[in-house]
Amino acid sequence: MSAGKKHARSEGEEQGARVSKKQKTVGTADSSPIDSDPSVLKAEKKKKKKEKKDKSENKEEKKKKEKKEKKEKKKTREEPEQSTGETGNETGETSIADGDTKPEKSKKSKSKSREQNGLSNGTGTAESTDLEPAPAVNGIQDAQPNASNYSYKQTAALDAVSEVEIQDFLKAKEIAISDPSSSNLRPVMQFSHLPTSPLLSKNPFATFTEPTPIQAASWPFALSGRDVIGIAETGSGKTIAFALPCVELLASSPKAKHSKKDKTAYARAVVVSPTRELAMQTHAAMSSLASLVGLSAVCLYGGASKDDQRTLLRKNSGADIIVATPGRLKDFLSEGCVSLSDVRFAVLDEADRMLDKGFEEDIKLILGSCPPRERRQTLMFTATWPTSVQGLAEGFMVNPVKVTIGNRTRAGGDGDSQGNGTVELQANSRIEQKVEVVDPRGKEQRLLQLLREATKGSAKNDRILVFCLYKKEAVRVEQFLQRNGVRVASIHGDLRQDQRTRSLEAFKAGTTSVLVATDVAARGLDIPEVKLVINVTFPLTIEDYVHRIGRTGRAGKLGKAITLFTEHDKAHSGSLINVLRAAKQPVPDELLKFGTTVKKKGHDTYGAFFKDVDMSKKGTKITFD
Ligand SMILES: Nc1ncnc2c1ncn2[C@@H]1O[C@H](COP(=O)(O)OP(=O)(O)OP(=O)(O)O)[C@@H](O)[C@H]1O
Repeated sequence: MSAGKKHARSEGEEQGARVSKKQKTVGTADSSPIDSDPSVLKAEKKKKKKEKKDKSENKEEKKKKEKKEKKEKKKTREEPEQSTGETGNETGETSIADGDTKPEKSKKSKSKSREQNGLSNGTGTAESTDLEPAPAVNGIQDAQPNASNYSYKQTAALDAVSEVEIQDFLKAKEIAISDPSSSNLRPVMQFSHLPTSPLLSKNPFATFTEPTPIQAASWPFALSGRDVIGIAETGSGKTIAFALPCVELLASSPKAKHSKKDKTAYARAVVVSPTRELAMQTHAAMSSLASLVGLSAVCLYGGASKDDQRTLLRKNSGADIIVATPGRLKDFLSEGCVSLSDVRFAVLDEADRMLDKGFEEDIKLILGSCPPRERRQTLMFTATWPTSVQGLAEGFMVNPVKVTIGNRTRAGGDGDSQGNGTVELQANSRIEQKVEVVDPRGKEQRLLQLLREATKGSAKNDRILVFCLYKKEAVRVEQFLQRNGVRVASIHGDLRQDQRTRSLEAFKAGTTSVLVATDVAARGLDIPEVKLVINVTFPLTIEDYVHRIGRTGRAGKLGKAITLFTEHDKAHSGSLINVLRAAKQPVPDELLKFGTTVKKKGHDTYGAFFKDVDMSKKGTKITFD
């Protein structure tokens, strides 16, 4: 949708208000000549009295309704626990839908004023989070003054594929596409199905045989300028899924002109990552693609010299692409060293993490510093998509296409298991998952035993990732392993960035085959040949569990994960059982004893019964005989 359209809609609403005011005035003016006739006057008085009565009755009714809704909302919030797989109730949905509209008004007007003022100043205005009507397929291209020359056109090779083959492919790869614009773009099953371009003429995917399902299904939409939410298992190539459309778009659109005296770095694409290491990794992937067409990418992350990063920004006269962690990016924005006012393409990698409480405000500030969502393309990718962040996500996007890979309708963490497609939690099915219920005091000895068993014979140098929950715990476990003769490195927040980088490099290079980590290493890291993940302490959320174990079994390979589960973790037993069952993994009886109840994750605003409501679905008509 174009910015113009949005304005038209807002103006329409304002106009509506003005019209009713006008009608009131006209009514009074019309009545003056009639006033002189007493019978008419009497009738008029009676009418007015009736109107007054109706009005007060309406008011009363409205009050009653509001009271009832408040009561229902309260009721739903007071019930945080649900047994495994239970769905939210209708009351929950209604109260959420109503609640959704309320805080939006002020946000919407903020967003509007940002548009009217041109681009935001980077002071972090939150974006409007309302849903809007569908834009044209190439929505962003319509709205941009410096439109991209790239336009996605389905190739003849893809046209030639029969519809049956397409449907078989979608089914076999478990691809589900939810597109509010019903544009029916076919998946690009082969790299040769992609339209030719200067970038593709460089053959950047020569080492791969075919696109992964998330790439195949999301590329046509992302290349068409659509906002995309991509949900696919860990290690399934999501980085390239957003990197290719980003580079294609920038390579074919002109840079905006700025004064030579202006030393600000104007990025044209921004990718936000939750951890420094992931930002560096994503930067490397994007950079190698971008450099093929003469584009530059800079990585901004905390714990490293700001001056060096500033120099890099200046050297590249604006860096076409910035890959960053939120904190450092915010710093540069507030200094005025970086501007996102030219951004055409914004990506939230590990999107659910970026939208959860810890990062929500940063993301509002960062996306609020970009052009409004109608004038940029916004993509969100992740392996886990809890309902609690879905509403917020869509508020940053325009009519997003949701591409989901995997059969996610069976069971999960905070979704339901009614087969209605709303469950978004799925572990990589090529990972063998084992859960051992142990005495908390015996965890370290058991870890040592497991490591010895896993590194026998030819597996001597196999890479093993050991996850702890706390930084101090990671230090303790590392020292314990060292004392017992294990070559080990560690990565956690109490280490300096250069130590973190050194540990990761040593692990990647194979100089140390065991890496003890906290959840800073849980998401996104693509370390080749991690054979085993051991969870010494269960993470804070079931999503983190899925990401942690996802460090193995990447890019089609097999992997193994062993989790030491204790009574202290019993709050997670239900959601863990669901994840195990969904991936057809054994559920030990000792784990079942902790119960199958899944504690629903509450939404900050809507409480525990928050539920994603599919706005495109028609309501069920109930008839009474
Ligand atoms: N089409 C492809 N064929 C084979 N391998 C691929 C393909 N695309 C990407 N890969 C490789 O797959 C690996 C995993 O990719 P990537 O890191 O993007 O996964 P991801 O889905 O982002 O994982 P996570 O959810 O853990 O962040 C990388 O080594 C990448 O080079």
